[in-house]
Amino acid sequence: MGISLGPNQYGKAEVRLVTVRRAGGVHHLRDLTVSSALRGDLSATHLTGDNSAVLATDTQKNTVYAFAKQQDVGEIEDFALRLGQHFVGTQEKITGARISVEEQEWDRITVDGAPHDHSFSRSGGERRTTTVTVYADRAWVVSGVDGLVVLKSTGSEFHGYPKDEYTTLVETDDRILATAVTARWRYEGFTGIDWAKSHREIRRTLLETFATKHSLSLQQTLYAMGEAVLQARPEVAEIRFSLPNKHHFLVDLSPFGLENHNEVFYAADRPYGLIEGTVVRDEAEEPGPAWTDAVL
Ligand SMILES: O=c1[nH]c(=O)c2[nH]c(=O)[nH]c2[nH]1
Repeated sequence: MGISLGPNQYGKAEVRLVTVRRAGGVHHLRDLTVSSALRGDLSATHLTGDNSAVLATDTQKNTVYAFAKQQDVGEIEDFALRLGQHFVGTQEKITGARISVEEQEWDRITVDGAPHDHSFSRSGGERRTTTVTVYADRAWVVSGVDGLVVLKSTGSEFHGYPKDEYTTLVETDDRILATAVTARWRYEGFTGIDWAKSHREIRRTLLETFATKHSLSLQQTLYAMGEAVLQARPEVAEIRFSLPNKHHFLVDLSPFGLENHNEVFYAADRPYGLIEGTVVRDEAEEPGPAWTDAVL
């Protein structure tokens, strides 16, 4: 029976990086979580413990901090590209790198109606994300949002589904629709893209479509959001969603002799429906290792 080493990668996960840039007395804060994963011929360390090709994960972490000092972090996509190209370009045995960056925003605190110079409050749970995969002189960029929580209190129906002996769900032509959007979009190419503008416009498109599309299912809303992004943003080849259906159930007030006209809901946190899907441009380039190549 033969046994051999399969796909593998290694790196430092979730390096917490906060930077403060001072512009006069006004401070600018960035809050990132950076993960690196390096690939290459790493059979020696796995088979014999020979670490001569293993750039320590501690060094990878230090590189993140040193790069943040040496050059303004800038857009997370550019920061990830610089890191990935550095690891692949400087380590002979490392042929690929995957760098993931998550950004948490902080809002300036308002004091007496004016934004404070150096005090912030954390804004919601939403994060901007990117994963950059570098091989030699090529790169693939997949960016996204996590935890973009949205709710509409009407403009959503759900009916026409199969009824079997286990069905209890009541059809509705007016319900709350709520979800926390996790979206990942794959860019065509990695040069000449205005990452900040693209992120801002995609986020706006997602929100506007969620708000305005009359929904017959969360699945239909998912597709509409993806289609709108691909129509508006030529730099995007494909977009994936993971949408938890944050159910809001009407509370039965009849025991109290009260009618509930879509006013009082129980917001359940689990279980939740989980609606996932991809919307893709027909003529899109092959994704390369942007989606694939995961070890686990
Ligand atoms: O938008 C929905 N999609 C479903 O697949 C589903 N299933 C369910 O119970 N409620 C809903 N809502």
